[in-house]
Amino acid sequence: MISIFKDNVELCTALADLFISTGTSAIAKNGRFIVALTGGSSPVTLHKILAQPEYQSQLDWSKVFVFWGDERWVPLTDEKSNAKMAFETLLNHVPIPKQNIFPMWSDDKDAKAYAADYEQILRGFFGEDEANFDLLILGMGEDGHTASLFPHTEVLHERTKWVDAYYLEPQQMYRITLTEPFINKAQKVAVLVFGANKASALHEVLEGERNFEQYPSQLLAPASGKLTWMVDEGAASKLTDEAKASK
Ligand SMILES: O=C1O[C@H](COP(=O)(O)O)[C@@H](O)[C@H](O)[C@H]1O
Repeated sequence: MISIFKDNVELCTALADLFISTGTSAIAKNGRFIVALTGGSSPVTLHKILAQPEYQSQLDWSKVFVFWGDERWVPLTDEKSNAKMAFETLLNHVPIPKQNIFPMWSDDKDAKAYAADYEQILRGFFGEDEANFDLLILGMGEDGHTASLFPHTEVLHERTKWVDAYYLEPQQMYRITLTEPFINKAQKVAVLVFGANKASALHEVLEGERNFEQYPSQLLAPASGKLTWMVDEGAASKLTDEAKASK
């Protein structure tokens, strides 16, 4: 399903509403809301909306558990850290217990070793064959990557691990990421895409020929969950009317 919004604020307001409604239902049903955040610059507005008193007061944050879809392997104090951004824009402003937050970072392990640890943490939360996150928020880069599933990387073919880490040569850094099989077990996946700079990639991902090596976001296809592309008019500008109408 594709939902198109006038601009980033309208889009992030709708996603904040989805966050609150999904969280409220999950807490009523299971006693907890398990969510994965995305990184990059796209979620900043979403986080700031959720941190506003009228939004944050709608959720029992003691029952919210926060994970990430991916991370740049840098300390939590580094400006490039997805978790640092989330703490500064959201998590430091809401009454969530620190033990409910699971950044993808360890001060004393390397990325590969911590990927295995992170997978064990997730296995503690989710049964082997059951659906996972109540809500998994993802972004998409201009090159069509999502999470840290970058074009032409080995991790695109990972079938067994839930979490993996690898050295991303062009960025000269390790990346840690949820893998495609695990991502596609989420109950709800919302992909947040805004800006005309992403219009070509979005068109290729949604309407181009199948080529996930080039456009890894084509791998997004939850087995039984719901996938919603939440995009602004700029990002949607190269989509056909048919694609725009897809529900
Ligand atoms: O490096 C990353 O980039 C993507 C897209 O980021 P954006 O700045 O274009 O929003 C993001 O989804 C991912 O989490 C992040 O690690």
